[in-house]
Amino acid sequence: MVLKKYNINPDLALERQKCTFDIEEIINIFDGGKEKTSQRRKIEDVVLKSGLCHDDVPEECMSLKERYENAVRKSCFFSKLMKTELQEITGIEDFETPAIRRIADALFKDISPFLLHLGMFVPTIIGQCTSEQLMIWLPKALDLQIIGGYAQTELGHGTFIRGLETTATYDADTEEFVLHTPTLTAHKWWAGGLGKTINHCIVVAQLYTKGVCYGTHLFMVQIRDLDTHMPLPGIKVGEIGPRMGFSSADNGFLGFNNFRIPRNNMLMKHAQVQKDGTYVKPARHGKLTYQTMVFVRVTLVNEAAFNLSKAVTIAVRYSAVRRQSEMRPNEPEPQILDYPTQQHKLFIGIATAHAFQLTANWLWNTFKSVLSDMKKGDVGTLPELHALSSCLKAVCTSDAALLIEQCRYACGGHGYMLSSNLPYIYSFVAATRTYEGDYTILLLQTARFLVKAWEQAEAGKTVTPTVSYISRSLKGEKNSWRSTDEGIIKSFQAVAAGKIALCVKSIRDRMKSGLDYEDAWLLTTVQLVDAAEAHCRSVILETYCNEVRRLTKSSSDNVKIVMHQLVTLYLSYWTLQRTGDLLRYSSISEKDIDFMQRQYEELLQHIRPNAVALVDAFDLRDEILHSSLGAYDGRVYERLMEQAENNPMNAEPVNQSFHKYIKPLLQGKL
Ligand SMILES: CCCCCCCC/C=C\CCCCCCCCCCC/C=C/C(=O)SCCNC(=O)CCNC(=O)[C@H](O)C(C)(C)COP(=O)(O)OP(=O)(O)OC[C@H]1O[C@@H](n2cnc3c(N)ncnc32)[C@H](O)[C@@H]1OP(=O)(O)O
Ligand SMILES: Cc1cc2nc3c(=O)[nH]c(=O)nc-3n(C[C@H](O)[C@H](O)[C@H](O)COP(=O)(O)OP(=O)(O)OC[C@H]3O[C@@H](n4cnc5c(N)ncnc54)[C@H](O)[C@@H]3O)c2cc1C
Repeated sequence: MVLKKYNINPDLALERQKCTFDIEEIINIFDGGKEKTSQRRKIEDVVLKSGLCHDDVPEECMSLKERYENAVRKSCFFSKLMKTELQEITGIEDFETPAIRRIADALFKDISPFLLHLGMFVPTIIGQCTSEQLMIWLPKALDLQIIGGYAQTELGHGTFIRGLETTATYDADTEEFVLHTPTLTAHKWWAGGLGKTINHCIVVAQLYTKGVCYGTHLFMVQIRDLDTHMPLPGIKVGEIGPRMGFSSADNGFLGFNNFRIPRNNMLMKHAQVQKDGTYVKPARHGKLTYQTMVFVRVTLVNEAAFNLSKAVTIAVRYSAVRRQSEMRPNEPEPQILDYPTQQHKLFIGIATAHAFQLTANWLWNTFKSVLSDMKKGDVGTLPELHALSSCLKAVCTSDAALLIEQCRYACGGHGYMLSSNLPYIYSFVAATRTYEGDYTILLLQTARFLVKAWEQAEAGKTVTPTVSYISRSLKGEKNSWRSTDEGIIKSFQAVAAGKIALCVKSIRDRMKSGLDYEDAWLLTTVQLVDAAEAHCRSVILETYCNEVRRLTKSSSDNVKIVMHQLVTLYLSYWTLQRTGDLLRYSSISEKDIDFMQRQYEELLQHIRPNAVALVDAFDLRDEILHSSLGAYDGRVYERLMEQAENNPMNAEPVNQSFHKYIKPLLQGKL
């Protein structure tokens, strides 16, 4: 749809006049500098001017098939644009993924069927191939001569990778692997793009050679003919069916009937099968084939931040425009943003988007540094990265989903309209809580690391920086509550340490009473998930505070003030959410809690005049927001009426069903 131009809604215009800081300064902080902001905007200009974002009919009014076909059309032209005009017109050679990721949302209200190609297929080639394999597949994949996906999950198993049933059996006579789907539950299920779009696929299968199973390994498999796109003989493939979101992502199923691929199609950077079938196991770490999952978990923290920033932009702008009820008899109806309960619903969303974005950037740098260690042969930092990326993916996607839903509640009935875009944003983020490792499962992975760290610290060994609070706790350091940033972070670390200690005790007590380790662990898993979540909270709080301090060092005073107000709001919010834990594991008193409550409520008032400016500082263009409620001009009612009038249901005054059914019913002739 072409966005109509309206004058700015007067309420929104007034809100912008109240702003106390330079919006551009905050935009630059989040982009990583002025240069990066201007580069991103150039990319956005090119894509928006290309006409690619235009749909004749709103996406939500298309059939599933039309939506898929429309998404393929746009993905192909977008790919062409990325390879040609974007580079030529902007002169930017090194396309920063965040900028491409952001503007992709102007094209796709739902998901591109090519997402997995960029998000998992290409990263797996880069992370899992030998240099020879890289030379064969990477240029083709980057040039989109082949389009791929990542098929790991099966109908019967997603979480438990070791339980996957698809087999890849080496045949030394022909130097081939035979891929086979032995049961119904062994069918690959869910892979994005697999249903109709891709012609290649990374397949995760149990490797058998010389009669021995060596566990899951990765294989490059061509599944469709490059010319006709027909499934190759021995391949059964299709779309899995309508789902809550991801409507145009053509998630698919895949089965193999003794399908043969060359030996060289096993991705052999870490483990190899030699021509005679001899297996050479990975030299350094047993879980290096899980690396793409770690990469995606890291990027999903960024997804949580980005999608939350979209939702909260929509809800704050809407709340500045919407007037409802009365505060005092006979007074004009206030903007709903003036209600403290509305501010309580929304300002935490702004602060959380900041916290997650800065944590995502920090995690990305940690990921890059671990990769560089691994290139030098050092895998020592991988367990901490796995523990961090697991809990941050779990907690950030889960919090973001809850807060996005809260943004929808904050928009009342209109938030329920698909044209608000809030239902789409929610269904996308809700899926991120499950895929790439379910919430509970990932927190249990982190818990495993925390229990080990506890044991190491107990044995007097040094532990990694993110868990150094465990050593302090074991030395008997008692937490004394202070309502400063550092004080609150220390108290949250004390909560995490206290919970880990209880888990360790619980496991040991259960073992003393005769249970084996597995059962003792299993019976403690509710507490272990809780402890991992507490650890994660302390990591986010600390990272957010440190990063704001670092990044605003040379900022203007007004930017420092408003950024720090959000940090304090975030710390106060979580203190009030976790009073039970803090009363148990820190010295916080009832008086301290009263103080924090008052401080929180005062902060809502302080932030109120800057609320619209703060969401403007996410710099999200209307074409990216796709929202009748959240456009920059705030012309909510005009847009709602516009989209109602454009609804294909209103193209004819009387629907044919009247003549077919209602009229006969009215006349007693049905
Ligand atoms: C081109 C035009 C248009 C495009 C337009 C788009 C533009 C986009 C632009 C850019 C793209 C940017 C990307 C955006 C976002 C990407 C979205 C991608 C969408 C993704 C869709 C979904 C995909 C999937 O879901 S794939 C399937 C994922 N599956 C899982 O995650 C399964 C979860 N399960 C597990 O991970 C494991 O089974 C397990 C960890 C739970 C258990 O594993 P197991 O082998 O049993 O191990 P265990 O015994 O428990 O532990 C043994 C030791 O191993 C350690 N360990 C486990 N995992 C790891 C690891 N990953 N790394 C390191 N170490 C690990 C574990 O801690 C144990 O260690 P210990 O020392 O022995 O304790
Ligand atoms: C939109 C979407 C896109 C996807 N895209 C892809 C893709 O491109 N490629 C791909 O390979 N996969 C993909 N997936 C699959 C996804 O990775 C899995 O669904 C996910 O890992 C969860 O696994 P599962 O479905 O087997 O859930 P299950 O493991 O069956 O989980 C069900 C419940 O059981 C609990 N549970 C399971 N095991 C344990 C345990 N050990 N302890 C305690 N609780 C447990 C879980 O916490 C959960 O509550 C996608 C999924 C979705 C929803």
